[in-house]
Amino acid sequence: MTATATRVLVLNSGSSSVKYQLLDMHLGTRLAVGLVERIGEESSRLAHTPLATGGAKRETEGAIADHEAALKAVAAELAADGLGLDSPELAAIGHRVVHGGLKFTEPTVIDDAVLKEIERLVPVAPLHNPANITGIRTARALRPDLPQVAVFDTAFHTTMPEYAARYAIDVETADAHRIRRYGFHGTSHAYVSRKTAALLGKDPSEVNVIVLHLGNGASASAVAGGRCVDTSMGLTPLEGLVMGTRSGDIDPAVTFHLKRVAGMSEDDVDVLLNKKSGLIGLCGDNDMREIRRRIDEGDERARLAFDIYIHRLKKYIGAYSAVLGRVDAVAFTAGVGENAAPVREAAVAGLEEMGLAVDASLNAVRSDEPRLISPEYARVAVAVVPTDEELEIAQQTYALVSA
Ligand SMILES: Nc1ncnc2c1ncn2[C@@H]1O[C@H](COP(=O)(O)OP(=O)(O)O)[C@@H](O)[C@H]1O
Ligand SMILES: CC(=O)OP(=O)(O)O
Ligand SMILES: [Mg+2]
Repeated sequence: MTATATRVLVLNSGSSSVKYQLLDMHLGTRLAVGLVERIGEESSRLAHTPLATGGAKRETEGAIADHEAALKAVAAELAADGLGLDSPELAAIGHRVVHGGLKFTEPTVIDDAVLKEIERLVPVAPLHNPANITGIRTARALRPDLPQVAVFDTAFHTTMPEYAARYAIDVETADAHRIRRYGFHGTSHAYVSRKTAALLGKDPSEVNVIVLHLGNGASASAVAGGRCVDTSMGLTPLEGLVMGTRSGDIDPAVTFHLKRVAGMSEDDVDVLLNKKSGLIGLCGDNDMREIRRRIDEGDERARLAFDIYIHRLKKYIGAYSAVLGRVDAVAFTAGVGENAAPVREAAVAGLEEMGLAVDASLNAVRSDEPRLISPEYARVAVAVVPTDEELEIAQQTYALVSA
């Protein structure tokens, strides 16, 4: 790394999308941000905003076949603004990696051995690790000389006590196959719990926070004094809350039943629970905006899907209140949590006895800033705290390579 290399490119590769940001860590500014959506479909879309030049957002539509093609398109967009990957100012590329197993508890410079371990974990993050791996390989091919850093979704959850991380199954079997609860979205849970403490004017060590990360994937976490003590996702990102396309918690016997009685294969069940369940399985839509629109038109299936989503969310708020004993704040984040006021209102409705309430006019405010939405009198703060996984990844990446 040269002394002038102060920029970090962050790639957050999801199953069908890539979010990215180019940041200058010395100046503390974002130079470019963007998103590639619907990778693998005819209607892929790339939206790129070159903040450094003050240029307008550029949108390109048209098929982008896979993550490799997506990253090459991103590199071309950056190059068009003189921010290409060949820049000597680039210090590192930071990658979100979803599953790090037990081995990776810290941001890690990626070498062949690290990449191999991330590949070994594909079966326990089948929607995510393959996309992360393609992102790493493509970025490496474009800039083989640059440090590539992995920041793991699982890292923040490694502080969970053994009684929260273990499933109540035979210990030898569990240990032989490394079956335990790992938890995901950790970068977001860490960032949001810290920001929530700051919003309350407290140090993270002083507060207990329930973080509700509600995106397409969704998870809850209980954070006590800055450390994660429980989270809703488990061995894989399938456990826990109702998600866009994933079932969340389910009786595991449903899977045997589907195989024995419904004649489904292992892969059929996998696809059913990961891609055809959750909101999309319940009502045919996984976008909360569309679901709310349908509810407003009196659509019963959309209503039921919403109610199931909220019921599960409430159960986790209750469970984590019990786990924490004292709750200082409940923080909503990610696409749904930051934008869907009806979800926030419904999740907290009826929990006044637990000190939880939402002020309707505060809840209706739209803003990119962290904010409280609970009334003055409420014992527990309810907050909307926009997540920024990319910023957190950039900071961790830069800290590692500039150390
Ligand atoms: N204005 C909005 N109102 C309600 N829901 C929204 C809004 N904007 C985005 N969402 C929800 O956020 C989801 C995407 O969240 P995001 O955190 O970006 O997910 P991911 O990182 O898993 O792709 C969308 O599927 C949609 O349900
Ligand atoms: C782990 C996970 O579910 O991630 P995402 O929400 O990006 O799908
Ligand atoms: Mg996400």
